[in-house]
Amino acid sequence: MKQHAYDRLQDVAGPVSRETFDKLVAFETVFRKWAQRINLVAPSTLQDAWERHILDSAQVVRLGGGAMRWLDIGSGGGFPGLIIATMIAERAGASIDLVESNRKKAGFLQAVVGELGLPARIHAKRIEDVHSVIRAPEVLSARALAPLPLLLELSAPWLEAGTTALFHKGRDYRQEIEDSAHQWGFDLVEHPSLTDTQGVILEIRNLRRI
Ligand SMILES: C[S@@+](CC[C@H](N)C(=O)[O-])C[C@H]1O[C@@H](n2cnc3c(N)ncnc32)[C@H](O)[C@@H]1O
Repeated sequence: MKQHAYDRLQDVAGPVSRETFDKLVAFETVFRKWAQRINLVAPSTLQDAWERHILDSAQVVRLGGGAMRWLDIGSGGGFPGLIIATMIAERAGASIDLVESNRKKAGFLQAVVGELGLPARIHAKRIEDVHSVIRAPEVLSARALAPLPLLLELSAPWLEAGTTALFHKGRDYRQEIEDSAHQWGFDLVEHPSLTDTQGVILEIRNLRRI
């Protein structure tokens, strides 16, 4: 079973060391413990958390290439931010900032960072309040945070300055792109999700206000 899970992780995320895999397994254990006490994800998705949340998150790391400075906004129970943190931990000097305004969830994120020794800083604040605090990440991620027009508004201070976005999106993503078009110009690559047949990861660069 464990070998199968390791192989599947590498199918989705590319080459991953055994140590990183073991850390992701440790993350899942801590996550499950906390998820019994506080609402970290929809309870109906808990049973399949490895595929639905951990692997779903892991796939963005490959799309980010060798980026060293990451930012994840609206991190909730750590997806994809803490999974990215776990996977970039072997890159010397790499780090990620996570922004989550819910205090209970931010408390969970901070506890996991301490317990697993992850290269992540937790900001228990609103995204709107950290625009000038978190400077020039190479890649910004967000999953299940907001429809694309609002997501672009929230991330514009970084994206307009050259950060690349990697946004998990579900089946309605084409409508969301259309809804953004009157207000925003951007370069777009649609990457089919490897864990959700109807999902995509939108890679957005060169954001500009129209
Ligand atoms: C639906 S959850 C998704 C969490 C996680 N990204 C995932 O995919 O499981 C959205 C999260 O964003 C946080 N959030 C929403 N608006 C925010 C804001 N303006 N600033 C910071 N966090 C915010 C919420 O507290 C919530 O935890």
